[in-house]
Amino acid sequence: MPAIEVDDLTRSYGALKAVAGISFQVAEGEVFALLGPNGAGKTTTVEILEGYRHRDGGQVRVLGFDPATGGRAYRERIGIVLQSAGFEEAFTVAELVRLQASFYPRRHDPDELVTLVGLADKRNARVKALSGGQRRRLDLALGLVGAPDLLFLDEPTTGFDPAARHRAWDLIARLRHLGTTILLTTHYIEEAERLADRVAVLRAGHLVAVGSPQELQDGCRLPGVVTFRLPAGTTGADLPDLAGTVTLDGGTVRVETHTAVPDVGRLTGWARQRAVDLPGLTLTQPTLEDVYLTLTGEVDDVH
Ligand SMILES: Nc1ncnc2c1ncn2[C@@H]1O[C@H](COP(=O)(O)OP(=O)(O)OP(=O)(O)O)[C@@H](O)[C@H]1O
Repeated sequence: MPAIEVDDLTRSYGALKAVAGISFQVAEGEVFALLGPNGAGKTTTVEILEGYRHRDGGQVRVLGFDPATGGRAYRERIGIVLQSAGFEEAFTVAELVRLQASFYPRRHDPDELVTLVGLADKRNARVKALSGGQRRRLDLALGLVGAPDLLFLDEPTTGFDPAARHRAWDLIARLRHLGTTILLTTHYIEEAERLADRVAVLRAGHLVAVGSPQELQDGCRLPGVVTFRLPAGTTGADLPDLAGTVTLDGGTVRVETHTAVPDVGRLTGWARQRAVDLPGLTLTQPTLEDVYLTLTGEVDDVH
């Protein structure tokens, strides 16, 4: 049974179709990232799955429950890490995690969890004295303390410094190895690329792509880009015929091509024949970020 099954989900606010009929499944143990620009419908979708927002239409099953009616039995099985949980500022870190643990029949050891998220030295600090990044780590501990089968992670590393972000990524990777299913929303494409087995891209309430990061990159129709400097003693007119589009900027040649390997082969063959080098030769394939920006219509041409 998939951990999450969404079939033709819709939700409107007045005339605005915030979620316009989306379908996807998340397997047990999978890390699934929901990406999309501001206002694409991510929060609406996630809150419907969490049971905090009603839907207008479609079927939703999460861990076998309908989140709209699953009640406490459902909530005990999920963990939620919000962007800014409004928790009690006067508690210490350890007190708050222990308090949260007391709401769950199954739980991780609160003290171990505080250490796991890297807050051991802040165990006895009051929540109000934490930095933004430390608060986010506390949010993560609070989301995990009920030993959830499914964890909702909403922008888990927003506001983290680079080292803290890498620690959080390691932690999320460890949770994945322990078999926790994770639904992640993020604005960091690199985060999705590193952590997610599959990525879904939402645009104006529609799913425009679902697949592994590699599948999305392979399936995109964006060109690769070959660049090098013109070898001494040659001009653009000397270059061999290529399938890609060639532009010259000063002495730098740029080839946008959907058939990078044959074009690079022709270029290196040509250079060998003339006994010249292709200085600074690079081949850049579209990144997941390029694919994302194209899918969401945020750029016309990313190269
Ligand atoms: N309670 C609400 N009432 C009216 N409109 C809403 C409400 N909540 C969301 N919307 C609208 O629905 C659309 C989707 O919003 P949603 O919060 O789901 O997007 P999002 O993808 O999570 O965006 P962000 O990345 O900015 O968090 C937006 O146009 C938003 O303005």
